[in-house]
Amino acid sequence: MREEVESLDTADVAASWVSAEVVRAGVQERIKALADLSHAPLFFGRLDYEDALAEGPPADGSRGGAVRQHGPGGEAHRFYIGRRHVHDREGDPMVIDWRAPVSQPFYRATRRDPQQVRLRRRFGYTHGDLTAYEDEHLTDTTEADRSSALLQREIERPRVGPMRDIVATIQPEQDEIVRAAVEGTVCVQGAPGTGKTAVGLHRVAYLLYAHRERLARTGTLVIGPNESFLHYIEQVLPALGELAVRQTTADRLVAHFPVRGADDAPTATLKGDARMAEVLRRALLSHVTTPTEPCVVVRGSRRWRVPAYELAEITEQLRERGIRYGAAREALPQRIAHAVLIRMEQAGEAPDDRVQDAVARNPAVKATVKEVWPAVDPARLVLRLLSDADFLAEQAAGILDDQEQKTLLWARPARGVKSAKWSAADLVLIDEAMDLVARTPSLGHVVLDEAQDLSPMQYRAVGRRCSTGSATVLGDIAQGTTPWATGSWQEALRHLGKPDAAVEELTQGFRVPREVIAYASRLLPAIAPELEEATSVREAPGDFAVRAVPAGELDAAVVAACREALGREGSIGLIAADTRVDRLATALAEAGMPYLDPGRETSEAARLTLVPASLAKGLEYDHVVLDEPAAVVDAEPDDRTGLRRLYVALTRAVSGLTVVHASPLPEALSD
Ligand SMILES: Nc1ncnc2c1ncn2[C@@H]1O[C@H](COP(=O)(O)OP(=O)(O)OP(=O)(O)O)[C@@H](O)[C@H]1O
Repeated sequence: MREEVESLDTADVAASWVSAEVVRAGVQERIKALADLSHAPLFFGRLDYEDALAEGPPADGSRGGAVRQHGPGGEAHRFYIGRRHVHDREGDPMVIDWRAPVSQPFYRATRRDPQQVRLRRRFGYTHGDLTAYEDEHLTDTTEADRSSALLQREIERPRVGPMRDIVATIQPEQDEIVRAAVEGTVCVQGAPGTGKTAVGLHRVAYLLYAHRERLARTGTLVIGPNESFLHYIEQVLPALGELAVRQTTADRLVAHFPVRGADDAPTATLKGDARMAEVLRRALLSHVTTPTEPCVVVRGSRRWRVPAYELAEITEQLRERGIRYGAAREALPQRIAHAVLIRMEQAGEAPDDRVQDAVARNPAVKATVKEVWPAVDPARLVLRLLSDADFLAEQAAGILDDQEQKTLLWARPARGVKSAKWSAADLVLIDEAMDLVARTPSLGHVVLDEAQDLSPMQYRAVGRRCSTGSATVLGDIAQGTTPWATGSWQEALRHLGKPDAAVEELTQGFRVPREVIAYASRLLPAIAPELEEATSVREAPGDFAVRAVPAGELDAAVVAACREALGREGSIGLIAADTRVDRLATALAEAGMPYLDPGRETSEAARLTLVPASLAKGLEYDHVVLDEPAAVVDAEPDDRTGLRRLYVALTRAVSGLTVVHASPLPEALSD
């Protein structure tokens, strides 16, 4: 198919140079999307529908339908399922895209509800060669249910390199989220390793397939916790043929200025509080004044006077309409001009639209607008709130108490927006102020991963980027490691502007071995008492060891544990408190053990990554060596956050975990 696209002659298809370029760019994109994936086989499944299906499976109105009449080998009811749609030279489909409606039963059909599927076949590959298959005769009542050995093999395989797609083994409860309707926002709570990230990425791929035109116009975005994480997941969507999905972090989303300052936890928490939105709104509207002077427009020999009371009425109407500050500011001169035009008509003139535009641009009208509804720079507004105690007191009265106002004020007021030492939380405030002035354009769909860590103001920032679209919100309350981490999804969704979103839960763990998840879950009563322990679908027991060593021997013991782990297959993550990373880096270097930073891709040749605990979220390694849990806990501003950070670190392991400690373990983990 790629060759077919490559051979397309685009020379004469377009009328103009511009449209020819557009067609050419489209063809290039398609060639890239069809690029061969050395490790990804063309198909991974087959469905044989019951004969009755010659009439076609349930009406779906999309591409799946065409295939039924022209199946390979002339069989109308057999479908091979793969990552891409593939057709033969005659244009007859050979492999159906996993996202087509006709592929859905591959993921959802059961013996109880076979969905007209007679046979489901899964194919297994080893290094690209077809080496196994597995059949389920869904309508055969005598056949016993068996768990899939191929699924098991996929889950248990050693991990190296970036995250991979899971199209061949998406589970029914995951598939329901992946294929949920585009109009609705879905929120997924799930314990570590339940596939939230995987589901979110496959959902965008699905939505792009099902609503390609709409989403190509409006755009899609994936938001992750940090750059290492984005690097880890960046190949999943291209592998599924989707190249146009932008990926970013919540911080980068609002990076209107460089971050050069930092807030302590209470200040950042307060700046992230949703009440700040009201303070900002008030502060902005405080610039609107009630006119006291008339507006006098001179045109030729005539003077037209709009009295102050009428200007006040116009201003009040605009205020009440609740439109953006900037939009109202643009509407005001037209409204004043309209008032002038009415007077002209009353005087027997017949002004047209051009006259209204000219009046709106009249210096007297401009001067009135400047006075009554002045232009406001959003960053300057935030700067003033954080620097000017009187202004803040006025705008925050009844919203923030005196102590909170003191917390917000900079010790040393900044001189200008360029030189100000903006913190990450300040930029979110600026983003809010920008939206109050001019509406932020909405995308079609946003996937927000590790959402539990966002502040209410950050949820608002994400929410305005999907205000007319929808979102997939993924997270785990137990992994919230910011002091402002959300306590409830309902609350988070309210701040996001999607209060009616459904909250789904994923409970089957695909990553962490049973013994390790049980150990980590001992922290749950302290960090998220309302959550249940996750299950593990991994059958392999995993290696798990906790080693206590004398203080002077900690570094050496950690290095030894890494060396041991390197004796096995797969990637190794040495996770340590950020404060311990430099020391361990030196110890590894002295031991002659090369290591990578998180975000750099592991490979067979470089399998060890030294991971600061603050960057471990969302990542996974075959074997994790966890250095000094007490230091991980102590690095955080409070105990709960510390224990949550530890929970994240403990749950990165796919097949083995070695905890090495010299200081006592947190109570819940000591026997
Ligand atoms: N249906 C599946 N089949 C095979 N592997 C799966 C499936 N679902 C998830 N996985 C694998 O399980 C691992 C964990 O998935 P993922 O990172 O999406 O979980 P998560 O819930 O986002 O975890 P965390 O909360 O720790 O970030 C990944 O390696 C993923 O590929």
